[in-house]
Amino acid sequence: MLIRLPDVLSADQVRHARELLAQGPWEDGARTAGRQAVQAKQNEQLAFASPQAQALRELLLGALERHPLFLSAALPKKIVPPQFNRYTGALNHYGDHVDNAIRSLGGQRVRGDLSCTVFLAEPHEYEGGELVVRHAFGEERVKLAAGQALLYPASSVHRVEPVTAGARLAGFFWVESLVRGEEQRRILFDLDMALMRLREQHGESAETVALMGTYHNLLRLWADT
Ligand SMILES: O=C(O)CCC(=O)C(=O)O
Ligand SMILES: [Fe+2]
Repeated sequence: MLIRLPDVLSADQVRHARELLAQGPWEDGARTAGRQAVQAKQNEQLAFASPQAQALRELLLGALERHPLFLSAALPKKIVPPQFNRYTGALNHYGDHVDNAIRSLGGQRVRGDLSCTVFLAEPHEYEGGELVVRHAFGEERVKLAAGQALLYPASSVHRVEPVTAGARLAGFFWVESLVRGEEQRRILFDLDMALMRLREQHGESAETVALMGTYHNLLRLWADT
């Protein structure tokens, strides 16, 4: 399931993020790639320990915690600290790869169930740079407005097309979900969205309460806390 998340960051937050990104410091993204991905990865990343990256992480994590669609779709248990990348000049693409299944987070292991890219440059600022995600029915080519994000299964083969002019800036991170299985997550997400619309249209009723109970019972059945 590929989900577009609108309004992850406001226009003001994007402006602030861009100021931080303009300061750098940038380093070769290949430094943090796995064995297969290193051959495909041709981009730059903001130095992980820099104050700029730390401020950006706080900004993004704070926004995600308050984003109902993200919470409903990802059901996050752990979030790998977001990183920030840039594609421009000679380091301008990331070929087909899959993300690592397991990452380390302060001595703990995090299973990557979902991958997320938060676009931080406007589409008109660069040529190319589509995030292309393969799924059962083909490929999805995605280029979103600054402040919007794409959430997709970490198991999918994906790539970033060459940026032939301008610079593409993004934040990216992985999520370990409370619900490991993609099918179960999908059922919960669909139920949650349908319930929300029912409530908007008809208000609360005995039926919406009962369905909410079913939602929580399924979550109880499938969540791994
Ligand atoms: O830049 C992106 O949108 C995705 C980056 C990516 O796939 C990765 O770092 O594994
Ligand atoms: Fe990736």
